Amino acid sequence: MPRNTPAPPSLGPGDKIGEGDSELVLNILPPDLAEAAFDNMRKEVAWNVMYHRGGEVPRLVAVEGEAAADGSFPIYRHPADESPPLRPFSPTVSLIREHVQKVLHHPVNHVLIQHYRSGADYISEHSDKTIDVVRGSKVVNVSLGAQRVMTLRLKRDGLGPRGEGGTPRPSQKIPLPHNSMFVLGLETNTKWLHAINHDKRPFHLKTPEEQFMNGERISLTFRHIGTFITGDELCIFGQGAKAETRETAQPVIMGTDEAAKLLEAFGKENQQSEFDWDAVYGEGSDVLHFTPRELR
Ligand SMILES: O=C(O)CCC(=O)C(=O)O
Ligand SMILES: [Fe+2]
Repeated sequence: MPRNTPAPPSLGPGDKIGEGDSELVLNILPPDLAEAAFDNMRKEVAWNVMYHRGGEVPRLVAVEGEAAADGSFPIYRHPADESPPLRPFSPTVSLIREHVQKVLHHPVNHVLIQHYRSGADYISEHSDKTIDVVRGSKVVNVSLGAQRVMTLRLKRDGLGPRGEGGTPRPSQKIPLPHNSMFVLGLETNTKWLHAINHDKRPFHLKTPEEQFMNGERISLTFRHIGTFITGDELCIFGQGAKAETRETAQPVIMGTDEAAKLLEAFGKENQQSEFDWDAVYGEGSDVLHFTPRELR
């Protein structure tokens, strides 16, 4: 970075974040729930390691969601070799979900839960993949435990031709305190990348908020998902699939050219600030798993 690049602003509640459709909400949970949630979730949630490009992602993950009466369940597709199995909402996560829905004014039926075990755990810069996210809804990240920083950075092509010449891209830092909820609007997701960078500072140099819970953080990324898999996991339907309804659901596809096509679409969503959802995702995809073979 050139020496005269100003430090990115640190933003919080009431500030214009990203495209202005994003915000930070403090004290999302009542104090008793916020107090107990971290330890309860450590016990109640079925934590997994997840693999991406053959390596472990640097955090523990779990996926929970709401199954319909007929057994079908929401599916959130993103590039990973294999996602953990979806389980029903565990007790504490259910309670958190209720509070989130009250503030958001729309339902959320799916959550990716992540445990950042220390400052060394992180999530690299990305845009959320929205083929399965109900259009016009918001994605939220509830934070529990140690405070970490959400970094937003404008996509490279967002500056136009100026962006090519090494002009620093606008970036914003949003510290995410315990018991806060970061609301990511889909406009912001289209134009900006977001990350939780690792924090390699020695523990004793961190603030009390950053040292909270021994530096461990749990985040819950709730989404309103519009794509579903049938209970037998054989067929797929809904917003991001080729078939719209349960009755017309089509068999899921594993691997093949279709998988390569969806991965290419995900790449575009990471890169293009004028990402055209209808053109890229409009016809739907029935791909379920990406195997390591396809990713290499
Ligand atoms: O841990 C967080 O708050 C961010 C997680 C995230 O960006 C994601 O799961 O897509
Ligand atoms: Fe994300």
